Amino acid sequence: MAAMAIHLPGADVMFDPDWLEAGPARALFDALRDGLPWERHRITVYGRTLDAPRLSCWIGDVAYKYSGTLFEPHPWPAALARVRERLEGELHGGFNSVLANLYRDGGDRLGFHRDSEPELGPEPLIASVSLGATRRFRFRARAGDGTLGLDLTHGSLLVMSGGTQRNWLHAVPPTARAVGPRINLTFRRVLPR
Ligand SMILES: O=C(O)CCC(=O)C(=O)O
Ligand SMILES: [Fe+2]
Repeated sequence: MAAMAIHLPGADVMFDPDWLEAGPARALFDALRDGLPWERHRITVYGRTLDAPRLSCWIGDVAYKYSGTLFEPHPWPAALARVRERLEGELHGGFNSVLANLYRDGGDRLGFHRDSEPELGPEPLIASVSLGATRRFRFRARAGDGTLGLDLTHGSLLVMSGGTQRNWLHAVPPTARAVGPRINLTFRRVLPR
């Protein structure tokens, strides 16, 4: 299947289910699962500081403030530097950071949010690569009652740009289905403060 536009008003979203072939995607999943220094980030949601219900690792050239916590970046592993180069060539944008998330099972999740930190600029280009178990990604309009679900499969690429973060929230809800681990990589460009 080829890349397709996902039609959401006020958003710019592209999905390519076959961005990475299954074998290389599996090798990348294994290398990251075993090689990244996974951490349980502390996040602040509605004024309460909690352990995030997933593991994460912030990699990049610059520090980044996310959900009230400042993250010092880890260096780029070779495998991720190669993915970054390919994305930059195909999407004509620069990425200096990637947030890796590990959803260990169906209980691990990410609540509705926007990637709208000022350091990302007004219309950020965010490239999201998914590896491992398929999880359902949900969009919800900030105004009105629009929603959309999208299954993010092994090796897929989701690209959000334009007004997507301004007009839509997104989440990875928990699932009661028995699912294996999933890794998601969101490549971003963090501007200097
Ligand atoms: O896991 C995903 O697909 C989404 C990750 C995400 O939205 C984020 O890291 O901000
Ligand atoms: Fe996000």
